[in-house]
Amino acid sequence: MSQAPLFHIDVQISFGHCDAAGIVFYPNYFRWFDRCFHTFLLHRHGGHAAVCKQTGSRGIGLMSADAKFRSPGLDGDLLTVEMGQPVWGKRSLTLPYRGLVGERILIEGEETRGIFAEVDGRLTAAPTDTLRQIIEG
Ligand SMILES: CC(C)(COP(=O)(O)OP(=O)(O)OC[C@H]1O[C@@H](n2cnc3c(N)ncnc32)[C@H](O)[C@@H]1OP(=O)(O)O)[C@@H](O)C(=O)NCCC(=O)NCCSC(=O)c1ccc(O)cc1
Repeated sequence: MSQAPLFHIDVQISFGHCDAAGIVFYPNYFRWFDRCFHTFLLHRHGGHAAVCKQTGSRGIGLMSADAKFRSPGLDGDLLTVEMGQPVWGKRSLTLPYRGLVGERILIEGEETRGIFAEVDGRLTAAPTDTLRQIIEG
């Protein structure tokens, strides 16, 4: 993430987040990316439901999720999940994420999302212009 993060959340890692080897079970990181995005919408833009109403969509849904695991997360670690500036496509947006404990990078990843709308009974990705205006102000 080259620029300053757009938003962040803190997660207290505990025993129940970890696998038999005592390190964070990887799907939890995707949950925390998602939580970071939804908390951003809640704190800055009235929440996911309000944004869906404004964009005429059923959800700001997921088209792709990816991660590189750099260092293990452990019970007791205080994880900061940072979300960077979106990279805008015509009908998609890609959000970069980073998870750190202090200076130690645990994970780097990204989500590609779309504005899911139903057209003629089929789910499609709608243009991102309205969401971009909402997020960039
Ligand atoms: C998303 C779709 C409706 C898009 O269909 P289409 O309208 O035909 O899209 P297109 O293929 O034309 O692509 C549109 C754009 O998206 C981009 N795109 C489409 N698919 C992908 C993938 N897989 N990766 C990256 N980018 C993609 C594509 O490159 C286009 O980009 P632009 O250049 O910005 O225009 C369809 O692919 C689909 O139904 N996919 C399945 C979606 C799904 O099941 N997701 C998981 C469930 S949602 C979910 O889990 C969730 C989690 C967390 C949340 O907070 C919300 C929801």
